[in-house]
Amino acid sequence: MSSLLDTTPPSTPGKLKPDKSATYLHPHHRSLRLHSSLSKLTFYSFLFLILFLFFFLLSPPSPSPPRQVETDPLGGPLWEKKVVKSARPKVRAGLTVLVTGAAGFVGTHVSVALKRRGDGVLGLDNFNHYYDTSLKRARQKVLERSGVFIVEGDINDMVLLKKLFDVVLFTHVMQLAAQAGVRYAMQNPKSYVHSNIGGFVNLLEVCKSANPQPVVVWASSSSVYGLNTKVPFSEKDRTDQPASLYAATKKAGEEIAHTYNHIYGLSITGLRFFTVYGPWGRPDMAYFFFTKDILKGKEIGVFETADGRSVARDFTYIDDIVKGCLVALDTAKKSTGSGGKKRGPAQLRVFNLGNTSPVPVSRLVGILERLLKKKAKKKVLPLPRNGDVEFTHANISFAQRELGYKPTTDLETGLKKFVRWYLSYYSGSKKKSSW
Ligand SMILES: O=C(O)[C@H]1O[C@H](OP(=O)(O)OP(=O)(O)OC[C@H]2O[C@@H](n3ccc(=O)[nH]c3=O)[C@H](O)[C@@H]2O)[C@H](O)[C@@H](O)[C@H]1O
Repeated sequence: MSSLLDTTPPSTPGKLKPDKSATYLHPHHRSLRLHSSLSKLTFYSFLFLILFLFFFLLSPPSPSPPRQVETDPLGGPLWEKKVVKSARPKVRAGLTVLVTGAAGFVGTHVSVALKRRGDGVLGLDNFNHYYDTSLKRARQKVLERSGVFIVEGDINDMVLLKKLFDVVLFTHVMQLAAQAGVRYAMQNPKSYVHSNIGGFVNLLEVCKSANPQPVVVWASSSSVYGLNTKVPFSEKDRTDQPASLYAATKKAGEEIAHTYNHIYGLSITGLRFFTVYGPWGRPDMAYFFFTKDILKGKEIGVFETADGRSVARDFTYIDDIVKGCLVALDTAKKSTGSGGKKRGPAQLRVFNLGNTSPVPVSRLVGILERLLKKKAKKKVLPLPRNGDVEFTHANISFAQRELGYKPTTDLETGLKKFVRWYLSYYSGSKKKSSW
């Protein structure tokens, strides 16, 4: 007890507490006691200092602004600065575009192309785990190098979307965020409703309330033609027989677009993409995993119809799709409403963006074999009833007339570029695989 008392610091700095018990001690004992007290004081002070240093060194540093940005999706001043910088056009009359799904295949290519010509681009992506997220992160690096910042978030997040529209006056929204893939819809149907319907509605809600309202261009799909047999598929053909839930959600998106255009005066353009392929593509698509499996010597299943024909797709090269997206943004008329109120009729368009030359999947495999210099272990399988359709074929005359859209890359040329990218990307040669 006394030792503790001995080391108690004075209540008034510079003054010692009078110690009554010390008055009756022999001077020798007093000096001994004083000596022992001083060593204890030194010992405890030293211990205190060690403990203080120990905890000081171990404790994490106070959060610096970049860490705050990581942990706060709405971000602080630094986050806002990045958002504004990324979205600012570099040329006069440049567009200010929010690209959703920016870390996706088409999103990355479109964002880079817009940024290159001087438009302002802000990316949004939720980096979901539908396929390898490291590929999405690699695309994000490409975008960062081009000056495009990606906000990590979901189109279902109303608070985040509103915040983005508070910070930036977007003139255009390129809506590419979606749950893709035809066959996966049987495994995870709700994810399609969540993103392609719920997320889309959420985004349109924010767009219609914005003042001024942005133009919206969004990715529909060739799959809306479903069981249609009239070829080539024209925008005027029936789209009420979807063969997959994916197709049904895209078709629903087209009807939802009509509603927002009709009620709120939003200018909306839907683009029906036909089996887009190319460098930095999606690993869930046949051309991509066929390449992987051929190289590994693994068997691939090639689907054929009940009457023994190979299924066919109007494979469309990514650069042609990018051109179509950009020209759709450029030719779109302004929305007529503002702050949720329609002021007049607004533009509503739907275009096929295809290559207009369907290729049987068996031929796709033949081209890959040649490019990879390796024979595929093919297994011909009947087309499963999982959402796939037998063929697609785009009639692009409407897009040609209205947009000047003209695809220029045939499947052989496009696959050559894809294979070159694939080999360099997966060999780890970052230099060659970058843009
Ligand atoms: O245009 C679209 O809107 C869609 O295009 C794409 O769907 P699809 O045209 O079905 O492409 P993809 O899966 O690569 O199959 C290609 C071909 O290989 C056949 N196929 C497929 C798998 C297999 O194991 N074997 C096979 O023969 C298969 O039967 C098919 O004939 C997008 O994924 C989709 O998100 C959507 O954007």
